[in-house]
Amino acid sequence: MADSRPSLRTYSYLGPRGTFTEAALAQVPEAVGQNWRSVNNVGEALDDVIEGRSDAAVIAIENSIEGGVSVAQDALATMPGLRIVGEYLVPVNFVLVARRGTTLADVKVVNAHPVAYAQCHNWMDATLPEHGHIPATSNVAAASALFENNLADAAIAPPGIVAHYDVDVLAENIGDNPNAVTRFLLVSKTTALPEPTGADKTSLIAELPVDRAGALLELLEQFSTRGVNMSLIESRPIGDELGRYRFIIDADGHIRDERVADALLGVRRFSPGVMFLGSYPRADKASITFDPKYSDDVFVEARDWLRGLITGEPEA
Ligand SMILES: O=C(O)C(=O)C[C@]1(C(=O)O)C=C[C@@H](O)C=C1
Repeated sequence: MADSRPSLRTYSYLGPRGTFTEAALAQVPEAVGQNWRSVNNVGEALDDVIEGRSDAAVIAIENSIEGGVSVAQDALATMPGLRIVGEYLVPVNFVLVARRGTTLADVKVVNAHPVAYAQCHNWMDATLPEHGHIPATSNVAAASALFENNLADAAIAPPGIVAHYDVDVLAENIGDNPNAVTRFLLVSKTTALPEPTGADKTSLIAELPVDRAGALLELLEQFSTRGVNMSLIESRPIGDELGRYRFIIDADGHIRDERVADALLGVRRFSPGVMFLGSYPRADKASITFDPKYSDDVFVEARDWLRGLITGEPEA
C-alpha cells in the first residue's frame, strides 16, 4: 500500500547535536518535527540545499564579538541560487570541559571552533597563557573529540554540552562578553520571497567598478539617496587578485518596498557584479522607520507623473 504520510522536509545544520546552530534551527517554526541533518561545515550545509539533499540550511553568519563568519559570507558569494529566507539570534556563552578527572592545571591543548575560540581570548590568555589550540568543526565536535583521541586536554563548548557528553566542567562563562550573540540565517533554494512584514532586511553582495575614485561612496549613495539605512557593510576579498573586494550589505526594508527596490536598481546599474541574497523578516522584529518622502506612495506618484509626461496626459 502506498505511504500517504506527507514526506518530511530536511534541514541541514552544523552538528553534532547541541551546537548553537542547532539552537538556531530550533527557532524555525516550520522546521519543528521535520528531519534535521547534521553536517560538518557551512559549505556542506549549503551544498545539501543546492543539490537537493535538504530543503534548507541554517548557518552562522555573524557574531557580536568576532564579526562576520567569513567562511559563510564567502560561501554565499560563490554559490549562486541560494536565498536567505529567515534570520535568528542565539545568545552564546561558553564553558571549558574535559574528560572526567582532568584539572585546569592538566590543560595544555584546547580544542575549539575558531569562532568560539576567538570569543574566549581574554579568559584563555589570562588563565592558560601557554595553551595550544587545535581547531574543531563545531563547538560540540570539540567536546566529542575528547572521547575520540587524546590530541586535546579540554574543549570550549556550549553550556548544554553536559546533556550530551560525560564531561567535567572546568570553568563556566569563559566568553569575553557575557552578552555575546550569534546571528544565523535560514537559507533555501526557493525564489519565492517571504512576505513583507514592515520589519524586514534585504541582503546583497556588490562589487565596485575597478579603479574609480569615490566608487564606494557611490555605492553607499544608492541607499542614502532613497532613505534606506544600511545595517551592515563588510568587505571580503574576491580572491582573484590582491586589492579586489566584494561588499556584503544588509539594508533595512524589503525588496517590495519601493525605496529598497529603487536602491537595488541603482546598485544594479552601478555595480559590475551584484547578487541579491534575499528579503526576509528581521530576527529582532524591529519596525523599519524612514522619512515619509521615501514612502511607497511617493514613489508611485512620481512614476505615474513621469508616465503621464511621456504619454502626453495633461498635468493635473
Ligand atoms: O553552532 C555552533 O555551535 C558552532 O560551533 C558554530 C559557531 C559559528 O560558526 O559561529 C556558532 C556560534 C558561536 O559563535 C561559535 C561557533
